[in-house]
Amino acid sequence: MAGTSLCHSTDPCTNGEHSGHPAVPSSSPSGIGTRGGDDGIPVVDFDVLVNGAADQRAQAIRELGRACEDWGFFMVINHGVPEELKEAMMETCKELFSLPEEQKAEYLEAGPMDPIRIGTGFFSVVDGVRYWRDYLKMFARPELHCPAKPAKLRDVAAEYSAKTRDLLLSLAKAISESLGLDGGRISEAMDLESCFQILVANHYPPYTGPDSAGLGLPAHSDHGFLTLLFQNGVDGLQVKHDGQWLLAKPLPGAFFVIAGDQLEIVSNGRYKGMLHRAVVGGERARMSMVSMISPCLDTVVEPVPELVPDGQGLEFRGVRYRDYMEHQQSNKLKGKAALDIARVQRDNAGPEN
Ligand SMILES: O=C(O)CCC(=O)C(=O)O
Ligand SMILES: [Fe+2]
Repeated sequence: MAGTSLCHSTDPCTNGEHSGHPAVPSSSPSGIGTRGGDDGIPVVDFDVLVNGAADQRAQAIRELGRACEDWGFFMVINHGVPEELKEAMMETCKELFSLPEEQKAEYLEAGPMDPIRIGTGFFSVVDGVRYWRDYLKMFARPELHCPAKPAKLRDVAAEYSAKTRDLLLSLAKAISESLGLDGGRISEAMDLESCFQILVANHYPPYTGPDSAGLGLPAHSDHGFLTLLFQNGVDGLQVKHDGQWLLAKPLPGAFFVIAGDQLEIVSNGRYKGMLHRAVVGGERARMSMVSMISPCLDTVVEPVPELVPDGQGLEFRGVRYRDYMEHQQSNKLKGKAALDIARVQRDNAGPEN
């Protein structure tokens, strides 16, 4: 694993300038769909997953499975979501954050289950650690909820959510296959075709104070199934891998994909919801854009029986997704503590992770 582009530390690391990754070929010359980037973060070539010859696809699926098992995190390239659309989404959300307070007021008091929520408390202290973040959360499915301003947000968000949903649903099929199941099995188990989807825009104001290790978002795993994320060119996403926090640097144009808690539950713990956090971007404002798919709110998510042979070793009980989400969102983000409500407790084993 190369060290230059990663911050290996148990403490939050600051974001300096970096040379970035080499350009990514538009298709994988080796025909291999998934490979390690410079820093070891797995890279999935979506084009190979969808259009590759049978043997290339089979290899890509195997490597996708390893990425999910070893990391719970990977980058996806050749994903087909237009760069202009990503930029339009980022720019429009940036406009929203700079609107006068009174134009956002109605969303500021919203709770976790309200379809539009804006948080402005970017300076807060939790357990002695400062967090800096503005965010906009919008439910995008079953129907799109969107602030009235900026006026173009609705159209841009509608297109962005549709394109990223298609991508995530295709990844869900490949993940299902990587678990040795039919492509549609995970989707069927969680009713993903009529999934619940959330878009989140995060804005971390510049911070150059004495404590340069300021955190933007505390360590957590996502409550949904699968999260797609890109950022505005300012690094800050850190992932916990092999017990260390690594600063994730994207390949140009790539999305990050993060395994969520519902994937951990449905796979009976084989693929874990990945622990991640965000640090602020130093002199530059940092933004990240999240599109997350989840089961329908009323779906009770439980491990698929095929992954629990003879009912032995069941790790999780069924929990209605709405209850899970409400529970996770109503409590202070605290690592993966929320998963404990679904975990089958055993006398001789404490919770892992
Ligand atoms: O800003 C980031 O990179 C992380 C955001 C995130 O983890 C989230 O919104 O759940
Ligand atoms: Fe997250």
